[in-house]
Amino acid sequence: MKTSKYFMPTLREVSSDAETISHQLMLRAGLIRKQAAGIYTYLPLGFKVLKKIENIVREEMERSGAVEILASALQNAELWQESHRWYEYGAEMFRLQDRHGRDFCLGPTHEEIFTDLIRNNISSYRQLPLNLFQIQTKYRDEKRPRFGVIRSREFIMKDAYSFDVDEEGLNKSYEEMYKAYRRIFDRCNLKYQVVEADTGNIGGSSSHEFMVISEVGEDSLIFCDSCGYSANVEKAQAVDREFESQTIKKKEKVHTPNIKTIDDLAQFLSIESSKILKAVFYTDEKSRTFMCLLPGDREVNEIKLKKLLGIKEINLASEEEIYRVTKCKPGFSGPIGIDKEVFIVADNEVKTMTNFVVGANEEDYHIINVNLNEFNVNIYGDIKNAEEGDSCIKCGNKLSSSKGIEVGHIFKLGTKYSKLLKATYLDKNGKEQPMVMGCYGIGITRTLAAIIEQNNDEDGICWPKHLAPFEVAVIPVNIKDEEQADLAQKIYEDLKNNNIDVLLDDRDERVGVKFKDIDLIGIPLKIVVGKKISEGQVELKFRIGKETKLVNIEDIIEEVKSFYSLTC
Ligand SMILES: O=C(C[C@@H]1CCCCN1)Cn1cnc2cc(Cl)c(F)cc2c1=O
Ligand SMILES: [Mg+2]
Repeated sequence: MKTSKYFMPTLREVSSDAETISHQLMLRAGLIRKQAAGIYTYLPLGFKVLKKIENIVREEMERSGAVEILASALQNAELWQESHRWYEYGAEMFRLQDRHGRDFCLGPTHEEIFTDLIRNNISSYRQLPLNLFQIQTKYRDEKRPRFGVIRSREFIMKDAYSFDVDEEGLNKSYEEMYKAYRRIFDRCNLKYQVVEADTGNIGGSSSHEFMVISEVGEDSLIFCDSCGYSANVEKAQAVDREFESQTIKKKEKVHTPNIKTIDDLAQFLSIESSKILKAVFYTDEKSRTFMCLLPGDREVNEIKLKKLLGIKEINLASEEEIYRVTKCKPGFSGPIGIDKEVFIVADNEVKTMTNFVVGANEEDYHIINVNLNEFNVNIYGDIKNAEEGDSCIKCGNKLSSSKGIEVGHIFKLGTKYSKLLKATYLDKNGKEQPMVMGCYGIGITRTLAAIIEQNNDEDGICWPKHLAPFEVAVIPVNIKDEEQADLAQKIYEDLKNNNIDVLLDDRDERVGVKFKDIDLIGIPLKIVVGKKISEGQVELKFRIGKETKLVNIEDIIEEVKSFYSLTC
């Protein structure tokens, strides 16, 4: 390919709404252009790398025994109504109608479609297990698309669905996918953590997320360097602290004028914030207000809270709702003297607190030296976020935390969809059984961005060799110099004849500008055709490590082949 015939509109600057380095570089290097909020066009360089990632995914999925299909992006509502999910998802689902007024959606995922396909075409245990996958565009109307293609409203996903006769079969399919995902992300040169994850409301028994470590990641993960425990903070557990029990002191109301926050109160009373009992109010889907209690230095984990209480939706209570149950404005709330039917849920750590501080439910007052006999907790449970420095639930050593970009998520779904859609098979005894399913997703476009997040420097993208859009760039220093131009063309032809993916930069530009562009788009190896040709030599410049090397013209092919045969 020659730059004079190609389309790679590079930019020096990008608008400030590109906050992450991958978003900035994908725009500057001419990989994508924004169509609308959360909707992107993939230009030639971006599209080429996308195909390379898809092929790695395809190879490893097929190696695991999965079979590729391509389902529709346009999905008829009936299937989603059958699975009761048509009304479960609101604004996030793109809905439309056909000319006859029939309801459709643009597929955000394909559980219903794949389960419907299987129930219509599989009927016997002899035809199982089966693992079907696709690489297909997905649509989710994100409230806040951001970070370029990392959180977009249209994205490419590899999604797979496995169908087994029983739990044991599912565990094997799941294990195969787990190993395939490791192979895929290893081949993408990604540094990632596999974490235990919440299954969300997709249902199912357990799931793992593949998290690319990055400070721009929207997910927080907790992990233990000693024993390898790792989990999304949504699900991560830590050892509950046991506060040392003190002799019970006499409780006393204290004047705390306008002291509303935990930190201010801890400072005002010169105590640890863990000696303060924090009250957080929520309302459930029946708009009942309930109170959460935890040590002042912990944060509520709403996913754990919902699971503990078995409710689907919760919202932080409004000031009015708090006033209704405490007869006081927020900042001075506590469990003593509130409305009796307010349900109280407390974190396990509260069990060992003694002589602690609570809000007096009276403006500008708190009560010190309160103990558990002063109020009634309806239910105790783990409702807090695990944090860096907590003790590991598995081995007791200190936990660490980092941010991650979720590039893969695999689920043990069980029989939720096969029961809802009656995807059954006849077992050995001729008895009808529901298939046992798993589902497995990889964000292909998000993986591309994550690779750039982890592979860049001040000059631009540093592609892992086998993922770069071109393997070599041939750059004549001066295209007007006939000798240089001719030799560059000849080297270009030679490389192409040796199946090397080469870009000839034949633009009539200063060589510095050409170098900058080629480094920005991250081509791993430049062959510079300049003055040295009088000595029968060209200059090889390596993108990563920036070393340069003079080689004889007749050795170029060997040099390039050996560079690419070395492991990345
Ligand atoms: O998609 C999954 C689970 C797995 C992930 C891997 C591949 C197969 N599906 C969960 N999920 C996420 N967002 C959604 C958004 C909308 Cl609008 C929807 F209608 C449904 C879903 C939905 O079900
Ligand atoms: Mg997920």
